[in-house]
Formats: sequence, C-alpha cells, structure tokens
Amino acid sequence: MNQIAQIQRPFRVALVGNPNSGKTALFNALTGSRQHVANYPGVTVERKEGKLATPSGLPVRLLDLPGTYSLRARSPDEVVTRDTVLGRQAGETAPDLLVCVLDATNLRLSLRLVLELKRTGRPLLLVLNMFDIARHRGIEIDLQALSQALGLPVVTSVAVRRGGTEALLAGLDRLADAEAPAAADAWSPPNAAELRALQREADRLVAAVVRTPRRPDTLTRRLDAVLLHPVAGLLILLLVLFLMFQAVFSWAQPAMDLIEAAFEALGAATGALLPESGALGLLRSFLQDGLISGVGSVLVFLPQILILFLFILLLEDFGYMARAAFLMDRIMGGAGLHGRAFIPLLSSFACAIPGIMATRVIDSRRDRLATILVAPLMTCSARIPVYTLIIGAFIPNRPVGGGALGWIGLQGLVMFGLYALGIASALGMSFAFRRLLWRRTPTEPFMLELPDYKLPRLRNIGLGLWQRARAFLRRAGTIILGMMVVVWFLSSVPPAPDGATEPAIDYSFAAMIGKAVEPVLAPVGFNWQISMALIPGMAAREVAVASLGTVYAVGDAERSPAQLGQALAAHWSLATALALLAWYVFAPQCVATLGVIRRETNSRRWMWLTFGYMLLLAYVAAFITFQGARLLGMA
Ligand SMILES: Nc1nc2c(ncn2[C@@H]2O[C@H](COP(=O)(O)OP(=O)(O)OP(=O)(O)O)[C@@H](O)[C@H]2O)c(=O)[nH]1
Ligand SMILES: [Mg+2]
Repeated sequence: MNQIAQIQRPFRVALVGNPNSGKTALFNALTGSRQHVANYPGVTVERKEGKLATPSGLPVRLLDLPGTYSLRARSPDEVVTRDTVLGRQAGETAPDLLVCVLDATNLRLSLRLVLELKRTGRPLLLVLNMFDIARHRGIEIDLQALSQALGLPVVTSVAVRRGGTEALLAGLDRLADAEAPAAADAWSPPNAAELRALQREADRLVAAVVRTPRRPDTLTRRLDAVLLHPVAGLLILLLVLFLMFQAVFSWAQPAMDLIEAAFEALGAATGALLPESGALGLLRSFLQDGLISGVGSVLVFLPQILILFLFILLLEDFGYMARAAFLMDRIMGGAGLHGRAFIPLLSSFACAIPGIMATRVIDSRRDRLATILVAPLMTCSARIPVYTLIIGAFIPNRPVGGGALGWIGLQGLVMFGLYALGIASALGMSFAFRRLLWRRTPTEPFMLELPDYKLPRLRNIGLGLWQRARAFLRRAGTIILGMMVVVWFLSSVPPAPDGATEPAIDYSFAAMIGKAVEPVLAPVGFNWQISMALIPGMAAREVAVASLGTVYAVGDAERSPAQLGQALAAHWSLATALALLAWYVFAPQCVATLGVIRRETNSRRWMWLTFGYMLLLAYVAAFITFQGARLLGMA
C-alpha cells in the first residue's frame, strides 16, 4: 500500500535550519542541476525546489527553505519558512519530512530551533552538517545521546564533500516508510519567556552531549592577525577590490571579442539574405538592427558579470566576506551604517535587488532602511555595459603613468573611480539620512560570527555562477529583448518621407519623444538620442546601451558594440560622455529595484524618496560634470 502511494507521489522533504548552516549547499549536493527556482506568490522570497532519488530509488522532491533562528517569524522569508513547516503556505501541503540542518560547530542556536520545531509535531530528521569542521576543531558530539534526548533520528553530513550526504540519503530511505504524525493544529508562536526556556534547555543539551576542546584553529588565527589588522587588513581589502575590477576589465576581453564577432557575423549573414528595401527590408532592419544587434550588445557583457560574481562567490566561500564586513564596520559606522550592511551593499555591486533583499540580516528597522535607501547607489552590474561602452569610446586605453604605475590602465582606473563614487555617495547619503531622519537612534553594536577560513568548493561556485548566468540571460531574453523591439519600432516608424535628407530615425516616434525631453536634459549635455535611450533604460539600465545601438545603427548603419563606440565618439563631446557617466552613477534607472524597495519596506513613501533623491543627485552631478568639463574646454 505504502509502496504504491510512494510511486504515485514523491516524498516531499523540506530543509529547515539557521542561516548559514549549509542548507543550500546540501540542496545543491543532493539535487545537482535538477532545480527549479521561482518566487513565492506575493513576496520576493525565492522558492527553490529540486528532485533527487534515494539509494533505494524513492523519488524525493526537496525544498530549500530560507534560514531562520526561530519560528517566531520576523521577516517575509521567515514567514515562508514558518508557514511551510506548519503546512499553512498557500497552495502547498505540509512536507512529509522536515530535515533540520544544524551547524555542528554551533549547536547552541540550532538546537533551540529544533526544540521549537519539535513542538509543531511535524516529523523531523536532524542533520549535523559541517561535520568536517567540527571534527577538525576537535569538537566531540555524542550522536546517540543527542538522538535519545530529543527522541529524533540524527545523522551527520558534509555538504561540500563528495559522498558527504550518504548518511542523510540513507536516513531519508528509512523515514519514508514511517507513518507521518498529524500536525499540532494549535501551534502558536513562542513568546520571549518560552524562547528563553527553550534556549536553556538547548544549553543543557549541548552541555550534556558536546565536548569542545580549547584549541582554536591556528591557521584561521594567523590569517586573521593580518587580514583583520586595522591598517594592513583594510589595505588588503582595497587591493582585493581593486584587483577584482581590473580583472573584470582585462580577463573578460577575449570572450567579449568572441561574442561580438559572432553577432557581427550573424548580422552580416542576415543582411545578405534579405533585400534592403520594401517590406522585406523592414524585416531585415528589424532582425539586424533590432534583434541581433540589440541582444548582442547586451550579451557581450556576460563575461564581465560572470567574473564579478566569480570573485564575490569565491570570497564568500573562502570566509573572507564576513571579515570584510568586520573591517568595514568602523568606516560604515561613521556613515551611520551597520557593519552588517556591508554584505547587502557588496551584493548590490552585482544587482541592487538581491542586495536589498539581503538587508534582512539587519535587525533594527532604521539600520535596515538606511541600507535599503542607499543600496541602489552601489554600482550594479547593469551599469557595467553603459560604463564600458562610454569608457571604451572616450577614455584612451593606455597606462596611467610610466615605471611603477605602468601596470594600471587608465580605463580601469576610471571604472574604479566610478565605483568609488558610488560607494562614497552611498556612505554620504546614509550619513545624511541618519542626520535628517533618525537623529536620535544609536546604531546597534556589531555582532557577526567569523567563520573559519575554508577552501572554496568549485562545485558550489560553478552552480552559483550558472544560476547568475541564467538569470542574466533570462533578462536579456525577456525584458531586454521586449524593450529592444519597442525601441526598434519607435525608431523605425514612421519611415522617412520620400526625398528625405536626414537619416530615417530623425522622422520616427523615437525622435519625437527624445526631442520633447531634450530641453530638460540639455543643461546636462544630453542630445535627443540620449534622452530617448534613457526611457527604455528605465526597464533595465543596460537597455540604454542597446537602445543607443539601435538609434545610431538605424541612423548610421553601425552595428557592433565597438563600432557603436566609434559612432558615439563621433557624435558626442567628451563633456557629454562624462556627464552621462555621472548621470549613470546616481540615476534611479531601474523599475525592478524600485519595486523591490516598495515590497521590502512595505511603503511607497520609501520608494518615492529613493527615486526622488537619486534623480536629483543624477541631475546635479551630470550638470556639474557637463558644465565643469565645458569650462575646461572639453565641449
Ligand atoms: N566545510 C564545510 N562547509 C560547508 C558545509 N556545508 C556548507 N558549507 C559552507 O557553508 C557556507 C554556507 O552554506 P549555505 O549552504 O549557503 O548555507 P544556508 O543554510 O543555505 O544559508 P542561508 O540560505 O543563508 O540560510 C557555504 O560557504 C558552504 O560552502 C560542510 O558540511 N562543510
Ligand atoms: Mg541558502
């Protein structure tokens, strides 16, 4: 009977546990690439589900839940975890088994969650993960005593090692046959006193089953002596960040050249197939100037984005990110930011959306709001295409100086400067917000656990990169492609009248819109082509590049990004180019980010505040840059 039920319906298992206990690592190890990522309805919490089969062939559907310290949910992702555990998640039934992932090196906090989970009456399996580190540190855990004391099955795992999940898989097989008890319907969240009582019980358990030697990891200690040093540590951090940006520029080049050449060839092949005039000519223009050159000019940035993420993922896995947060705490504290804001802000280098979502680690609402408000100022990867295009076209590719400075490229330096400007303005603005909005609240003290250093796992990094690449490609394939079609339409329709003397685009809708906005943007040096490209750029910053491509391609038959750079250099003054760079540092040009701010703060007010202050900064910065550059004779 049970066998039949299993064949018809997979065994549904959910991973619960504290943040950083290794749930996602286990999830990846167990499911490989058989994963499906979506969002929970109505919230910005990712729902990650994957498939696997146990050694005995039982199909399992595995859910990776957001980390939590308690079922007394405080944030949207904790609500998802709580509701899933209790079977209250809309559209889902309760999982057949909860696998509670514990960090074996820190059982105190994890066991309190286990005790809470026990009270829900759901079937539980405990996994002591990070067992390698625990063993390495000489921590001894009496598994049998723990299992007996809790009345729950206990297995160990090393999520990041091949074969490290065998005991867990065997455990799944054993428990799949067990009859699931009914859930306790009358569950209510524990109050503070109950939580304290649970913590005391957890502490008693730990005292009874865990033996910790007084022998700290010496390698970690020796490394930390240097990496956490107030001066040397900061210098190393700066060096790491600087190397990261140099790498983004130089390593990506060959791959970018390749992608560019491929799209050029594709465009040329399409051009050869179709005639230049008539209805087929319109199709040819659509394929060549709209589709191929549009997608190509965005795709070409994939290598850079991957390199940036490679660095972030490596540093995170190595254990350096927490140190960076620790180092930055003093500096960020001066700007009114919490030390924990460092990781959200650093993630915002990739994209403000995960950055803003990562602010959930900050407990105080004000600290969190301050971080959310300034996160979009960090240079996200969608700005890279714009920066690269303009820097490539206007900043000479030569070393900054001779001799010792010969290895620093001027282009890389300008890029670094733009990033620095983003960081400085984020710190400045959070300082201003603290001064203006929350004068009297003190920042909370910094408490972040510093994990031991460990060698990054290639598999984890690979999967992380793959997920990022997929997200980017999906964006390129949907929003961006859609916008490109709109932009192509606006810039090709209506067609030029017979006997027209100007390029066809000058007669199009795009020109009309651009020209209407132009007077407002003329003081910052933007012509109507730029004014027009900024409009679709609202959907995603990098679309502006593709739009400029379309605008100038339709006018001048220029196609590849390199040729686009040349076209821009011919059409814009240096002052205009610099003003556009300044604009892009600040402009609130991403509807998705604004949407996430609204959802995460639960208010339109903060969204509009962000939009307003960023737009103001962008205008002022571009104005000063343009007028200043003109005064210096760069017009
Ligand atoms: N050495 C070792 N490292 C591990 C193990 N499991 C996970 N890690 C590492 O621990 C870090 C955190 O793991 P994640 O899987 O991201 O943790 P998580 O529980 O999903 O965290 P949240 O999603 O934030 O709740 C990663 O750097 C993993 O590579 C393990 O068994 N041994
Ligand atoms: Mg996770």
